[in-house]
Amino acid sequence: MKRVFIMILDSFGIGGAEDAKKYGDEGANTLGHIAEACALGKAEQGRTGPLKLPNLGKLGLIEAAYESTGYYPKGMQTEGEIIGSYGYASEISSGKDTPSGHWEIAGVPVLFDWGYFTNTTNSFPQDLLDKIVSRAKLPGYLGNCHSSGTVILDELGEEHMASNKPIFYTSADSVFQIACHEETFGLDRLYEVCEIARDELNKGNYNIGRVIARPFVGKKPGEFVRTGNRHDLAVEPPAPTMIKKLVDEKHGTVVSIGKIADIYAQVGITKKVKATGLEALFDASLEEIKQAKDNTIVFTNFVDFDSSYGHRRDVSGYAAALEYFDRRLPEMLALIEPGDLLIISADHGCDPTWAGTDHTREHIPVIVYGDSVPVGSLGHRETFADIGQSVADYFDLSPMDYGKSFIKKK
Ligand SMILES: O=P(O)(O)O[C@H]1O[C@H](CO)[C@@H](O)[C@H]1O
Ligand SMILES: [Mn+2]
Ligand SMILES: [Mn+2]
Repeated sequence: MKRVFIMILDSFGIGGAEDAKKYGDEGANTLGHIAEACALGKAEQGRTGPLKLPNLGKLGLIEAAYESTGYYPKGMQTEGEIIGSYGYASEISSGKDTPSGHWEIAGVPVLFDWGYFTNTTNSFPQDLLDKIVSRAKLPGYLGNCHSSGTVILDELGEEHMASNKPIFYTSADSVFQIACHEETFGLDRLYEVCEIARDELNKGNYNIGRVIARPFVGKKPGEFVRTGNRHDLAVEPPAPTMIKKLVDEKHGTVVSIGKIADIYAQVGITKKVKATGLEALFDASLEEIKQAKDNTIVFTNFVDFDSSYGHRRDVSGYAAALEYFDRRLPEMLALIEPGDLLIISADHGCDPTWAGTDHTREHIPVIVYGDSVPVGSLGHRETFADIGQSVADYFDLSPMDYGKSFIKKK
């Protein structure tokens, strides 16, 4: 039986990217800085003490972090014998965003430049705004700026509810984000506006990676919360990913859990499981692993690390979430059968101690568990695409154009 389980801890970088300076991220290290804050007693909300990740440690995470940066995350050490294969990977895609990271992991790096809305205020071209307003029959719009998605709700949520004008905002990523109240504006209406924005961005050749629907609920500032009905409208990957190849070449099954299907623009996905929050995403992953048959990939994106903690610069929250994932990891390891491959990785960094609220350019951990890989170091992987190439190799698919396989063929 051939089964691969890929668990992406969204934004869980381990520092050390060679090109970090180019992105203003020299020294950024998501794991390293969380561990440091924990060790210094500065991440004590809802948890306490040094960062404890014994199970990820046994798979080799802490050694991977050492190899990535040349130092151990403060207060962390590997306990007992290592049972996994571990390494760290550099990104060759030009962006440090979610689609770039995920597509590169699937063997398709993004070597072209995305379009960005770089102006922090009046961010969107007037012509584009006019077209969206007119086609969607909107009373206008709010925002039109760079912002953190939670801060902007406190600033403009009330005015939005009173006026029915959607909140348009962006970030350092290639995104057009639309926040609307789920009840007063309506979820279907929000999705409809997003479809129109997607279409206008495509027609105008803006080269924008994603339009993101950001529904929220609540009555007033301080009480507004975003819901699990977020929906990303991504463009399609520029070449067949390893998930698409598994479906096309082997009639395989690719199960998306969480945001995965959206990130790959639904291409190469045969089943979608929706789950909101770390616990539900973990539960759904276990359930799908239990049911997985031959030629199956179960692919989960744990978005909360990024959206609830990384972008929010919430160090304690990020640490507690990592510790939660680690505590539950043995349940997943117990489901791994001979021949299976479990891959735990990330798509970029989002150092919660870093300036601003954007992603950080970092190495990602490449943690692999299963008998098709030798226990020990996989070393420096020059591209995230080594993961995609390895998965293609494992399933005997046609090779990807990028990446080197780390699979040990019997
Ligand atoms: O601040 P929020 O809305 O979470 O947005 C973040 O999430 C977006 C998509 O990952 C990023 O572009 C960043 O802007
Ligand atoms: Mn991401
Ligand atoms: Mn993000």
